Amino acid sequence: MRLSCDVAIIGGGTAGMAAYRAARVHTDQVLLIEADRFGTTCARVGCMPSKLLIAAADAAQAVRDAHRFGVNAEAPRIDGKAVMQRVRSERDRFVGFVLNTVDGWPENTRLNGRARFIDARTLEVNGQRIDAKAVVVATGSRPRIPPGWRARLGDKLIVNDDVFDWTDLPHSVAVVGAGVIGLELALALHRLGVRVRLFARGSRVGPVTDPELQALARHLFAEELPMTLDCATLDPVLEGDQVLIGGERFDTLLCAAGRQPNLDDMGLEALQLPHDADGRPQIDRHTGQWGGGALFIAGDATQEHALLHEASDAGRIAGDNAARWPHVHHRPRRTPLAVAFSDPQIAIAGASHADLTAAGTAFDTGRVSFADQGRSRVMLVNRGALHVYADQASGRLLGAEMIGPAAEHLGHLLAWSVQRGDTVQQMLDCPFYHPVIEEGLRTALRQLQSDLHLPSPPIEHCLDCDTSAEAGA
Ligand SMILES: Cc1cc2nc3c(=O)[nH]c(=O)nc-3n(C[C@H](O)[C@H](O)[C@H](O)COP(=O)(O)OP(=O)(O)OC[C@H]3O[C@@H](n4cnc5c(N)ncnc54)[C@H](O)[C@@H]3O)c2cc1C
Ligand SMILES: NC(=O)c1ccc[n+]([C@@H]2O[C@H](COP(=O)([O-])OP(=O)(O)OC[C@H]3O[C@@H](n4cnc5c(N)ncnc54)[C@H](O)[C@@H]3O)[C@@H](O)[C@H]2O)c1
Repeated sequence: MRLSCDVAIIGGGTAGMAAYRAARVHTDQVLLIEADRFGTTCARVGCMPSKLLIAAADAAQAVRDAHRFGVNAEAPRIDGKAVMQRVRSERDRFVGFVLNTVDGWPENTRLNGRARFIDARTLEVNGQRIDAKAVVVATGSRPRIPPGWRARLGDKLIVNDDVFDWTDLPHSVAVVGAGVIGLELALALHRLGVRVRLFARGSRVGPVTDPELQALARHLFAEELPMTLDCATLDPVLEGDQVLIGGERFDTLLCAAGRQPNLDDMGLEALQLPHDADGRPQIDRHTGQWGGGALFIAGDATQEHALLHEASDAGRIAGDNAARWPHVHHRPRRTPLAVAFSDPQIAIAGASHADLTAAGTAFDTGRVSFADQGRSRVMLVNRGALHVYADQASGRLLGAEMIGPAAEHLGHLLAWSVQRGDTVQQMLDCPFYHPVIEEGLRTALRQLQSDLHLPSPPIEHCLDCDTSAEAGA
């Protein structure tokens, strides 16, 4: 039997579900195909369970830090079973909401099975042919495991997915990879009393690209977390039931060495779609189109901005255009924003230092250290720094990078300003309360405004009390 539909969506994660919703506005003939379980990477093994683990770690750290305020508490006793019980039950609750949504969609619009392309508009799922007028690829990504490691380490090698099914905390974990996943999980496990060492091939820790902030990130995290950076070769081996790496033995090795797109083994090669020099799909971000035909792609599979809100936006755009095909609309994309939930947190808003440098942009940098920032000191979160970047000619804010307190919130303010096209002066004209961490941002903006050497704005006189206004000055 052959099925036919207007839009087939491959992958029922965040991007696929957003594509489904957008396509259903135009047609009922939509088919959402999921190879595994519905419930999304974000809710099952990504954003949500990792933040649950981090929340437990933050609670333990708050107890440890209490004495610095003169509040004496016993060292925290961490009940690994209870920690993991909460992580799993709250995770299941979040997954439940996603499943409720999917279950509410007509049964004949969803299909379980792995999809492969026969040609650009024909798929095969469970031996069944599906003809689609347009297809959205939203297949996500999976952890990248260095060649040979799985064979060598067997089930002693784990990935993020495995962590959130633990029923107890292990004694020791070697974490490989100092990207966002490695950093967030290593720090959380360390604070929960697990013996952790973070191993990285290079010297970079976390996503900041500004060399000064990268050096600071290395320094700040190394103060707390055992790390071995710049490992030319990492050669973990199994020794009994332990993993031996860097001369140290661990219960298990958590591989966080990046992610690879789920685009292999799908029959895509035969379609001869365009790729960039790095082998990534060459797509139009404003339409979701991959190649000139009726094929669209969204989410982690695109290998750009592997983040929840980007997957959701890109899925909506791709689903909408797939249903409108051949009438494709260009949609605006939001200003980039990325946050790492480490402690201190990390945020990158708008253009990163690396983006600006690569583009040859003439920009100035405003800086603030949080070491002596008033409210940050009050709360004993005075670690880190913020850099804001502005266009030298116009004074417009282009981007920012930071490692420091409340980065998840400051990152939003900064991304919103970049998206609105605010100048540094316009940002300084906004209210700043006292005493707040945002006053640190103001310090950086003031320094930036002064360095920009732009013509001064006209002086505003108070109409109620300034006699110079009466005099027409
Ligand atoms: C540990 C971790 C923490 C994270 N934390 C954050 C965070 O705090 N904030 C944030 O913004 N982002 C975070 N992310 C990233 C975020 O989770 C992803 O960007 C997002 O989930 C990607 O959504 P997606 O729809 O592209 O992929 P997914 O949700 O993975 O969906 C893809 C689906 O496609 C299915 N599929 C694959 N191949 C086929 C096929 N051939 N046929 C049919 N179906 C197929 C898969 O089974 C899967 O269900 C985190 C990720 C991880 C791993
Ligand atoms: N808070 C968040 O928003 C959040 C949290 C987690 C994940 N994410 C998303 O998931 C994406 C993937 O995260 P990630 O941490 O897996 O990838 P990543 O690309 O950020 O980091 C991968 C790290 O592994 C290292 N590495 C690569 N190959 C290696 C090897 N063979 N041996 C040792 N080290 C190796 C890299 O040098 C790098 O440090 C992120 O880029 C982000 O978009 C977001």
